[in-house]
Amino acid sequence: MVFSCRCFSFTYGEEIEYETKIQTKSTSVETFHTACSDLNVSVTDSSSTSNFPKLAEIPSNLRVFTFDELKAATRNFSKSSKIGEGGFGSVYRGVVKSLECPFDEIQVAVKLANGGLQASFIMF
Ligand SMILES: Nc1ncnc2c1ncn2[C@@H]1O[C@H](COP(=O)(O)OP(=O)(O)OP(=O)(O)O)[C@@H](O)[C@H]1O
Repeated sequence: MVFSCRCFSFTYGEEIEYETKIQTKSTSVETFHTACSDLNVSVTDSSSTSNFPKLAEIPSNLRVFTFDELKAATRNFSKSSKIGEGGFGSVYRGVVKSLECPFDEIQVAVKLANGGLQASFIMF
C-alpha cells in the first residue's frame, strides 16, 4: 500500500481539519478531508457560543473521527505505535477502516498534541 500525503491543518471555529491524499491498493488516489471533534467537553459543548457550524454539519467529504476512534486506531496511543515527535506533540501510527470498502485498512498518522486532547489531530 502506497501513500501520497499532503497535509495541512487549520482551525475552523473550534475544530481542526486536514486535506489528505491516500493511494490505496487499487492505486486510485482518494482525497478527503478529515476532522477531529469530540476531543473533550469544551469542543463539543452545545452551549458553545461559536457562530461557526460544526464541520460535520457542512456538506463535504469530511470524515469526522471521535477521539475514541483515534485511540482505538493507535492502540491507545501506545508506545509501540509512536513514530515521531514534533514541536507540538507525539505522532502515532494508526489504522482506520475505509468507509467505501470496510475490508480496506488505511494507515494514518495521528498527532496527539502536548498539553491534552484539545489540539489533537490526524495527519494523513
Ligand atoms: N505522515 C507521517 N508518516 C510517518 N511519520 C510521520 C508522519 N508525520 C510525522 N511523522 C513523524 O513524526 C515526526 C514529527 O512530525 P511532525 O509533523 O509532528 O513534526 P513537526 O513539523 O516538527 O511538528 P509540529 O508541527 O508539531 O512542530 C516526523 O519527524 C516524523 O518522524
